[in-house]
Amino acid sequence: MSIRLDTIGKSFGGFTALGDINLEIEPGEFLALLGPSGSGKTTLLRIVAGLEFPDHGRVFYDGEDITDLKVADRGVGFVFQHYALFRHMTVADNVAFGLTIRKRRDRPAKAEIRDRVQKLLDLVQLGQLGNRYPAQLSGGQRQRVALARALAIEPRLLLLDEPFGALDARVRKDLRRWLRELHDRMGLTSIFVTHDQDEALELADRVVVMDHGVIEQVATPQQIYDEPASAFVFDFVGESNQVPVTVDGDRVIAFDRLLDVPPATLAGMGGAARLFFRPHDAEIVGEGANGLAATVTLVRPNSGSMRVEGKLEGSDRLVEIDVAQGAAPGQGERIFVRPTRAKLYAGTAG
Ligand SMILES: Nc1ncnc2c1ncn2[C@@H]1O[C@H](COP(=O)(O)OP(=O)(O)OP(=O)(O)O)[C@@H](O)[C@H]1O
Repeated sequence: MSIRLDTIGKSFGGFTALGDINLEIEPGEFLALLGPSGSGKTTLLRIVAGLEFPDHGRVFYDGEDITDLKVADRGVGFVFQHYALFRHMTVADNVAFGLTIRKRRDRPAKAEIRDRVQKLLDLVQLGQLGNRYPAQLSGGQRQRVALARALAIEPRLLLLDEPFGALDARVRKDLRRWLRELHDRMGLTSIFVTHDQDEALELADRVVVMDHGVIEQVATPQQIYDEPASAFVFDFVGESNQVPVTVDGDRVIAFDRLLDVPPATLAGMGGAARLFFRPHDAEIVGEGANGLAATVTLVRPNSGSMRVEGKLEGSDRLVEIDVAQGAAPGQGERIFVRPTRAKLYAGTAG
């Protein structure tokens, strides 16, 4: 199923939760909505589901305008953190629910429902717990039941709001991988909300980065990481250093020192700007070269290399870079850091 959102807006009281959102989702895509708390991710997902209605704009499923269609008529599976299980029903009955309420004509036979429920429970590793009630499960187990329940109706569109939020890191990773496989195998189109960037970058075909109710960037995980469209995205996704600079022609000045940056970084920039670079996109250069001067405050191992933290001269800012093991400077040493790959964004920090 393909989805198209056309200038979707939503306010609560005087507060704009979503600006004009335009977004197209391809059939079979696994899309992540990523952003800080309050950025509008859940509101957008609820509008796609039909649990919330936009003030303006339209929602299309496979080219058909379904904006005014109620959630029950949309045939989507969803797992929302606060969408509770039915407390008076067993786990198996919860999973079967979407099938048992179907009209007789469309309803599978009892034995088939039982079979399908058992398969789904096995899939979410709760095969033995079908007879329990939700109150007798852990939060993580409940979340998996919710996932099984969403999948029981064999939806073409699966919507997930922080589906693994309640799980511990290990289970969360396993379930993630499993969900991705399931998505591919079942030919689903899936949208999930997360504020966990690792989850978004690992799982999704494309990531939508949101802030303050607007989309900052829509791109593949690789593009989001390597080509952040804005300072916000650079800062929010992955580790980064941020240095206020002044650009004067082809010269970049940081804290009264000239700084060499890769020439492509400059691209028409002038005046006050913010320079961003990742810790692994920098090198230590000699004093004669144009680097950022810093005093090393900490050196520690960091997955195969050494992480060097330094305080920038003329500022309280820290800079973090990764260097090869054996090449790390000592604590208290004065070093000069030059980015090998960087991005400049106009203006000063807000
Ligand atoms: N029913 C509502 N009434 C009033 N304000 C709301 C309502 N629902 C959402 N909001 C506000 O809209 C903004 C966006 O909320 P939303 O839940 O979409 O954000 P989010 O990105 O999903 O955040 P989180 O990661 O914390 O869940 C927030 O400021 C929130 O307080």
